[in-house]
Amino acid sequence: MTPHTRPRYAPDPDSIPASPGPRRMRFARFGRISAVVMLVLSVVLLLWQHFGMNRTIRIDAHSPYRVQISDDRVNGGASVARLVRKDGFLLLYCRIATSYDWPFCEMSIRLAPAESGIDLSRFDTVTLALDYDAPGSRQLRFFVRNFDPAYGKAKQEGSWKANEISFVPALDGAEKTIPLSSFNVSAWWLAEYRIPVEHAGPDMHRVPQIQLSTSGLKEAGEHVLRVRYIAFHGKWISREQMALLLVALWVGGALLALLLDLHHLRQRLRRSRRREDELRSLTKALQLENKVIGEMARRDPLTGVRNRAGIRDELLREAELAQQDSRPLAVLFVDLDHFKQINDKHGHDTGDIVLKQFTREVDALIRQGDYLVRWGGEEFVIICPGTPLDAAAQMAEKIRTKLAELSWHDGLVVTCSFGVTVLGNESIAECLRRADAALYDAKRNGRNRVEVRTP
Ligand SMILES: Nc1nc2c(ncn2[C@@H]2O[C@H](COP(=O)(O)OP(=O)(O)OP(=O)(O)O)[C@@H](O)[C@H]2O)c(=O)[nH]1
Repeated sequence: MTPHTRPRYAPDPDSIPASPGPRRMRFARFGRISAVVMLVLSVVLLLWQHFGMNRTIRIDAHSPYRVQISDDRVNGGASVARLVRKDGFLLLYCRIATSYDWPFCEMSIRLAPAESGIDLSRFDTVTLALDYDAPGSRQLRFFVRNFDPAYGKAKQEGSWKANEISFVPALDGAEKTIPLSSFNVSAWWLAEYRIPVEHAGPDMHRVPQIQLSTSGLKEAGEHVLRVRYIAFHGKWISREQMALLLVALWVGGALLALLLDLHHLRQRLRRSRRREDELRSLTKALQLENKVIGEMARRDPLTGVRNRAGIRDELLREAELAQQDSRPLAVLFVDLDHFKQINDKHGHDTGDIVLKQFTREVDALIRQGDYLVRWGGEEFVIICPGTPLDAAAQMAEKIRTKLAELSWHDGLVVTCSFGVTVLGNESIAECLRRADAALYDAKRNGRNRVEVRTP
């Protein structure tokens, strides 16, 4: 065997996978690293969401939004509103007249067409930088109007949902920040437009307009509203969305880890099945080879009939059975006459051919339960279970005659001598010795004959 060859039944080392131990450890380490990365990523995203991701919409005198004013004259009142842009301020001058029951002045800022609006749903607060001079109550109302075709009409501003907050601006015009979650839908709007309950809550998905209004119980006189700016503050991603994103990330990661683990397990199962199959076929091949080797050891390689070792067990068993059941067991010794001369005259190969022809012929003449054994050289034994001495002698005679009359290889004339006996109350070895002695008688008495000895 050269160093580059391997035993026939040894499994191919390439087909044997590396031990799953290190793989599994690598996978566990990869899992730990991924968990740490996810943890760090989660913290970074949370901090970023908290301190960054800011988004602002600022509305002031310089913004391109259209600003309009209105007053109660539309309802038959006498209040007069006037809009002035000055020093970067939006100024609403309002003279309230109490001739009408609900006097008001209003500043409306158009942010976008009704159909598109501005989505303020992801904004958290609104900062109002304004001051308000009024003779009595300084209460102001701030409206964020939302359009939705489910309850309003695009061309009818009044039908846009009135998300409202009432507040008192700081005296010095300081900024006031109000959470958008504090807004409510105005009761008068709900009543006027008969809004069903499913649309009654605050909604800022599509805001075309915001409004500042003095409406409420107002004292007559000059009211001045100075707007520096209005700013909506929000996050590009809300805290809830971030939480959802992180949960999805972790669930996805866990699922991925599970799938990978499952995949690894399947691979390991496949590998171990393959190895099991290889081992099984290896065992099978070895068993077969053992059987073949065992069989070869029990057979004569030239003729293929059993040899002495090959008949040993059967012979002992047949002898035991015969003695137990008082059944006859015949033993015939057969020897080819002057075989040495065939070898000497025609060569060893011809001798081999004759031996093979002999076994073929005899095998065809004996019964199925009989055994033909090459005892050694040109000497054979036929074991015939259940055959009494006279039947064995007849059988030997029949075989002898057939062989003598046979047309042998190369026109040779081949005869055989027989020694016949049956097993008596003795060991099988003694029986064999007697058959051998009978054969010796046949040789001595002229060959090509059958001699019988009784036990
Ligand atoms: N060709 C061949 N010859 C064998 C084989 N086994 C034994 N022999 C030969 O068989 C011959 C047996 O010779 P002997 O024992 O003198 O017996 P014989 O010539 O048959 O004479 P008798 O038995 O007295 O008739 C020897 O020459 C052996 O070499 C074999 O497998 N092949």
